[in-house]
Amino acid sequence: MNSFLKPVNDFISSESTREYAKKEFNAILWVALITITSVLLDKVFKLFRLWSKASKIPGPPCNSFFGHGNLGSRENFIEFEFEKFSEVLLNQIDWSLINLDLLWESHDKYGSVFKLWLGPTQLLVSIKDPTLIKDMLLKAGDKLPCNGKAFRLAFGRSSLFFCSYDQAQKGRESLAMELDDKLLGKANVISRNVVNCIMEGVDANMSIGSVDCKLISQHMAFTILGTSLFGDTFLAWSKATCYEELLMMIAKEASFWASYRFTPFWKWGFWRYQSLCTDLKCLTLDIVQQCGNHKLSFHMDRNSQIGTANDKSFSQELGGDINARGEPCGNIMGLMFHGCIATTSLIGSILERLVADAEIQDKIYSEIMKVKQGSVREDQDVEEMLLLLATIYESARLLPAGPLLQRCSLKDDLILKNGMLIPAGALVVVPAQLLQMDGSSWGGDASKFNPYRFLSKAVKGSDSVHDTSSTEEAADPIQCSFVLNDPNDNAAFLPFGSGMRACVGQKFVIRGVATLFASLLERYEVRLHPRLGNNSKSTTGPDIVFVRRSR
Ligand code: HEM
Repeated sequence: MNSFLKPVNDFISSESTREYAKKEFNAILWVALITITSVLLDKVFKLFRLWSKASKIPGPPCNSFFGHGNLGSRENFIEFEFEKFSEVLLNQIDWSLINLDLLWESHDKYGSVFKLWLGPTQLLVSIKDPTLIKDMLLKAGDKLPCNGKAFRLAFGRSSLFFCSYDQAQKGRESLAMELDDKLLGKANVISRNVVNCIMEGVDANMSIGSVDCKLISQHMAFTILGTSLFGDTFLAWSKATCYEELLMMIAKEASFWASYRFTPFWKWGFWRYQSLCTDLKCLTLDIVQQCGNHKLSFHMDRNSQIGTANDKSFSQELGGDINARGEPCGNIMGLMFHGCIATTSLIGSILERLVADAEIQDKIYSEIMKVKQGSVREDQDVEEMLLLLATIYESARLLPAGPLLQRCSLKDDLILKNGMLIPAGALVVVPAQLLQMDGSSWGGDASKFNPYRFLSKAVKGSDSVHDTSSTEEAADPIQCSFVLNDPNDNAAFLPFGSGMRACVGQKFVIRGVATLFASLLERYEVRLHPRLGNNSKSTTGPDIVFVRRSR
């Protein structure tokens, strides 16, 4: 054995072998050193490029290496959308508006585009000019994934909302196709069954007395969304109430847990929150399976190969194939969350404005009755209810949800219409909420509720159409008929975003909510609870009553 190992030992201990090993080791060290140096140089080069490109954008001078801490932390800015959506339910102190105001004030000082350094490598660019905003939203298709921490913690990875355009494209197209089918297929995007189910809920609530505006809006939104994604199976699903409660509990806590810089694994509360999220996932899988089986039994033969993508239940498709990279059902939970919270907010906003403006409510009722008279169908012909649609647009314009739109171009620099260059990777934000109340885009009554701003008057016997933003002028419906303006014609109308990542649900939600309100107002008058009057200081929105109309 020893005689066999001897030549090997001699070889290892020989001078030339040691020399060779030393050289090899040195070579490896050199390669490592060169690689690290080139990576570092590349980073430094990119940093200088970012600094030099950003230097042409106006903005406050940055004295600190860590950026403009005094104008709000990075988290404050990037969690806006989520924070604000949750706030709508929580009704917390509106601290984010303080930052928004600062942002707005900075625009007054530095012009329609200005920059802020959130850190040495993190650049924020804010745009206020509506034309430049439209242009930017058409060109910048990405969203920074790091901004969706709250979404990710709650629902896992998803290929919608906080990701690059390439990742979101397939999911967006599939969702848009499905919603377009619903829009084209029927006069009403939400079925009679859904409306009846919601009305039964309202009836049941009225037998108790007044209802909380936020709670009733939430339930309406949840039912519309659930039935749109899972079909009418959702109405018979025994766990629907539990699902709604879980979703809202998660909405309340999500931004809190996401606000930790390091995920707080050491906190018991975090694990309790995670178990809520797991329960939500299990319930989502349950309803996806139920609606899948339902669809399969009615529309396709489970054993046949014919039923491919087109025949698949929409929720199965979104939750499964498209989301193969992510968490099962991540997209569906994200959609339920976003859709429910935003739609709750819109419905709540419409209800609050209707109780505050009895005259508009009466006019909408007359309009509904006028349209109904000529129609033998049980469905609501909402396309003809122009004042109702204008009221929805106007409520969306004044909606406090989603005050900040955010975009990014991850690969290429953005060149705006005015020639200004925004470097790739910069977080571009639009203070949409303030823009929607800005007098220069909406006139002197920008902060007031005036649905007529979305209607033009077509004078009988002539082809001319003219603006009716003055309520008094518009109050005479006998002399003229109205034409509904496309709200997106005004570049400052951004409740659903715009451009490459605009809300996929916009048309659907407007038609759905219009159908719901047409049925609701046909049967009920919505009033503020008499005991509370106009001085209601309820923390969850005013208490309202639905008073049945006598026919
Ligand atoms: C009143 C209700 C709603 C409001 C106010 C609203 C608003 C928004 C906003 C502001 C955005 C970001 C747009 C942008 O960055 O340009 C968005 C994105 C989105 N919305 Fe909505 N939304 C509503 C309801 C819905 C509904 C009902 C659905 C679907 C059923 C939906 C699906 C989506 C999707 C999929 C995205 C993200 C698209 C992407 O990541 O590319 N939304 N929504």
